[in-house]
Amino acid sequence: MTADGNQATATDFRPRRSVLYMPGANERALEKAKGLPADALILDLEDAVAPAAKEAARERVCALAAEGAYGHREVIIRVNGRDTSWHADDLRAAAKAGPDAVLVPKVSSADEVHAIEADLVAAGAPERTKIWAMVETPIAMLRALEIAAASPRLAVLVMGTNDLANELRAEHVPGRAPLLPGLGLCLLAARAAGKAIIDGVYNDVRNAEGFAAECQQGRELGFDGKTLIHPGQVEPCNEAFSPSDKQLTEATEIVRAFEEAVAEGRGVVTVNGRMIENLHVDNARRLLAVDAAIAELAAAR
Ligand SMILES: CC(C)(COP(=O)(O)OP(=O)(O)OC[C@H]1O[C@@H](n2cnc3c(N)ncnc32)[C@H](O)[C@@H]1OP(=O)(O)O)[C@@H](O)C(=O)NCCC(=O)NCCSC(=O)C[C@H](O)C(=O)O
Ligand SMILES: [Mg+2]
Repeated sequence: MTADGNQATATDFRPRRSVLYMPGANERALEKAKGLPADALILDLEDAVAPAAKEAARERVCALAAEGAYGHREVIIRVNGRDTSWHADDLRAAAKAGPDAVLVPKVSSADEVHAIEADLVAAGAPERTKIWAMVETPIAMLRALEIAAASPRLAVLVMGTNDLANELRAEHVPGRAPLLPGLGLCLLAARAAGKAIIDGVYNDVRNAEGFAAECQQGRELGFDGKTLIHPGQVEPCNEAFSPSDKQLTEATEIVRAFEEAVAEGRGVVTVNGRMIENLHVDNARRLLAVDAAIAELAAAR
């Protein structure tokens, strides 16, 4: 149930296990991504692009988004922040290209979300182009719910754990203890507002073990997926954020047992010795819907 009393919607089942950033100035990476099994791709104009390359990158990524170069995967353009001289031109160009979403860095209030929405509308963005907000400052952690609930057009919160650690003066440590309060606040806000939420990046691209541990932590905390910076992170991340065979078998059993019980006039049942009520059935149905959406995306690739 969300803050406005709504149940989860079908868009919650869109797979966003692996969300890969690609520097908008790196033609090789932009090309390589066409063959990568990432669920979503962020064409980046912000941190990964040097000032001198910003305009060429904007032209390139908007052309790729407009021509549908990445098939059925969700395509997001990350524009430069609202406090930069590139932001307005980025947003106008992205609105014309009509990607699935525009990702805005360092969003810190509901007013900012409203301003971004007004700018998208003024620039003629199609309705399909949603807003994704990066939450990556201490003030955004404290205002996470007002940001998440600011507009129906805001679909996803994205953790910016590098900026957050930097502003907190925190260290990057295994287990991410310094970041847990912020991660928790944003998760609470996203779920209360009925929005998706994606975990931050793991910088040590050659450390497979550390990456697997952080994916597992993100999944256990409740994130829908993780943002990534390297192709080698895509498949392990998909694996980590997919429902396991064991979970799917149990979900199928729960739904079947509950439907049988309801048909017999009972409202509660046990599966494998454990009591099952409506909430467990809802969760089982959600897992099955996520699995079906993953299969559909894989078939469309
Ligand atoms: C992290 C990297 C700088 C590593 O680069 P490098 O060591 O050169 O990579 P490889 O040689 O292993 O690359 C192998 C091939 O893969 C392609 N590649 C590399 N990265 C990507 C990618 N992101 N997407 C698609 N393809 C990629 C290379 O071109 C090689 O291809 P080929 O030669 O054909 O085999 C580098 O991976 C990189 O630049 N990653 C992206 C960094 C980035 O986008 N950073 C900004 C986003 S993260 C952020 O902003 C965090 C947030 O805001 C916060 O605050 O936390
Ligand atoms: Mg950042």
